[in-house]
Amino acid sequence: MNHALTLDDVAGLARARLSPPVWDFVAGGAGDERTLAANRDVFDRVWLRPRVLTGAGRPGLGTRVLEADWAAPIGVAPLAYHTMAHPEGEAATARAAGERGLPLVVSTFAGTAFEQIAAVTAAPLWLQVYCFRDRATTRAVVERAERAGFAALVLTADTPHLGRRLRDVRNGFVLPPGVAPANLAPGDYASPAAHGRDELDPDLDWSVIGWLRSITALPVLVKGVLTGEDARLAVQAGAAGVIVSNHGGRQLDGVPPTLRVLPEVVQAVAGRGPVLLDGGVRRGTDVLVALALGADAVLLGRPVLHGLAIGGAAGVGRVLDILVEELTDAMTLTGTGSVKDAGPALVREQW
Ligand SMILES: Cc1cc2nc3c(=O)[nH]c(=O)nc-3n(C[C@H](O)[C@H](O)[C@H](O)COP(=O)(O)O)c2cc1C
Ligand SMILES: CCCCCCC(=O)C(=O)O
Repeated sequence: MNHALTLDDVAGLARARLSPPVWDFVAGGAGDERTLAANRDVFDRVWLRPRVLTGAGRPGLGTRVLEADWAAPIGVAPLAYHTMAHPEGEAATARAAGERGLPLVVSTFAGTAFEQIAAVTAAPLWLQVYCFRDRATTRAVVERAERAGFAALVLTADTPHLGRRLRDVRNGFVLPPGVAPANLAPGDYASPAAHGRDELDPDLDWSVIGWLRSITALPVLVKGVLTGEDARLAVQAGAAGVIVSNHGGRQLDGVPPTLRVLPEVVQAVAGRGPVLLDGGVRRGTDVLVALALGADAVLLGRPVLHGLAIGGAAGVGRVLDILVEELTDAMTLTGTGSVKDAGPALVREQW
């Protein structure tokens, strides 16, 4: 595993470990996967403008998000069913993230009980919320996470139902035996697409933020924001922050790559809460570019499941270490002393 030097190396090793339908479920996107590809391509169109002789020395990667310390501006994105990639599931991920002082956003569809996850990490845990037609189910999940010590909620707003993921349709994808949501009542979860269609609430509007705030004391962030207009509405509705995300290209194919829309969201939020970004982050330089364009931090998706597949907690640790080392390298070599020092002058679109 230690010969994996990049997150792409880890992905290559993971592919050999996962069954083809599970690999496709993790790797795939919606439709023609244009948005999925664009999330990556956009990072390759940006160049860094390094400053020399700045005296910045070894950079400080630490940052604060919602009054909590993060060892680096990197967290784990919500990903359903870590148990698909490794039997220890989210507990292994939480251990690896916690040992590195990095936060984890736990999916409503986690394969591991919230209490078990909370028992193995002191780093911040946030709950990703899918709002069901049956609000009592959503409320029970939120209350359980709050009791377990979670620090924030992340409402996923881009999923009135699951996107058309053609790989899964072609594979007739169903969850592997033994994989099920550990924090929801027993039920038929075998087909994520069918469950999403039948159970997720397609009629949500901005009042859901107020409703969530009425049932919990936790701050609520909105994930899946891709326009300045919606960022403004999120803050007006009481959101504590937003996550610029197209769900890793898994919802509507043809929406823009997240890095492209980050500046308009940052401008709209105007410092009224943290702005995080996910989608296609695979290099330390990607993290630095996102910070330069105004993100407070990034979330990492698929590579975490790749790490789990190749070595459980040690594999996730390897993934996080690679990204942190690469970010350290990028900050050192651009003369960026701290996360707050990364600004727009650091980047330029393709010359
Ligand atoms: C297998 C898989 C499961 C996911 N499950 C969830 C989920 O339960 N809730 C959610 O809000 N987003 C989910 N996402 C989307 C991620 O949170 C994130 O937006 C995306 O993976 C980031 O892109 P990246 O994978 O390119 O880093 C999932 C993504 C993948 C690949
Ligand atoms: C009804 C939802 C099942 C799990 C969906 C996980 C997810 O968000 C994804 O992108 O896949």
